[in-house]
Amino acid sequence: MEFILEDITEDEVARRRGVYTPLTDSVRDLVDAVIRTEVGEDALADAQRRIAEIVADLRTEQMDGPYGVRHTRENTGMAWGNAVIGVRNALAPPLDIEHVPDGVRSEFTLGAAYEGPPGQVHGGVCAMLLDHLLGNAASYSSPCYTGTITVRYLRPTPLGALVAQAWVTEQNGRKRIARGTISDAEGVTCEAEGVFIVPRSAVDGPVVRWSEG
Ligand SMILES: CC(C)(COP(=O)(O)OP(=O)(O)OC[C@H]1O[C@@H](n2cnc3c(N)ncnc32)[C@H](O)[C@@H]1OP(=O)(O)O)[C@@H](O)C(=O)NCCC(=O)NCCSC(=O)Cc1ccccc1
Repeated sequence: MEFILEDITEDEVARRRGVYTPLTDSVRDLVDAVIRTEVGEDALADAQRRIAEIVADLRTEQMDGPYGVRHTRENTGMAWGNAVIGVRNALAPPLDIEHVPDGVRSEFTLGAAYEGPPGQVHGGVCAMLLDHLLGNAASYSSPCYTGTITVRYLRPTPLGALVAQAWVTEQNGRKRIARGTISDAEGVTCEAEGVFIVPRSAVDGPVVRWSEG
């Protein structure tokens, strides 16, 4: 697990977050608009041309690989490419994760981009979000990897407003057991249990606040 130290102040983190968040939000909005648009083919071709121009502009200066997992000297996490919480990742819902007394919790909304069965959340998306939440709960003192996760789908998860929570039930050396749920207004739709392991290489890793992406 290689974390990158981004040697910047907390004010600079906030400033960059303020710059990237609206851009990512617009791209996320674009994804939803493309799924749901009913404009004519000429308008679609024109939109494609304009989007390709924007992509070409952004590609004029790119980092070599992925964003990586960065942190500041104050141990603020900057997992900004992360698939679940990434500030710069329009594929991320994104989840804003709150630390609560017994674990972590997040309220979020999933729209058309996360559909599997009609009007319902894709099962793999539920598994991904639970994996992240459980992993976040388990990484309270050192960063963990998922070893094994089991998801039980109790009933379909509707697209829309949802809440997820996760907590640790056991700890033994480098191994933690975490559980969690996703719920809609009617109650729990799916639940997960996983084994999370602090890899030997990360035992001395940074204790970072990753919740804000
Ligand atoms: C690190 C590890 C999982 C384990 O390696 P090592 O450290 O060498 O393990 P070692 O052999 O020393 O055993 C120690 C103890 O652990 C047990 N145990 C071992 N393996 C498993 C198992 N699979 N399942 C269950 N248990 C297992 C083993 O029996 C032993 O138990 P014992 O002490 O006898 O009771 C390695 O296989 C790996 O890198 N896998 C890929 C992980 C990966 O890519 N995950 C996805 C990315 S993370 C993500 O996306 C989510 C996220 C988001 C946010 C935050 C956090 C997470």
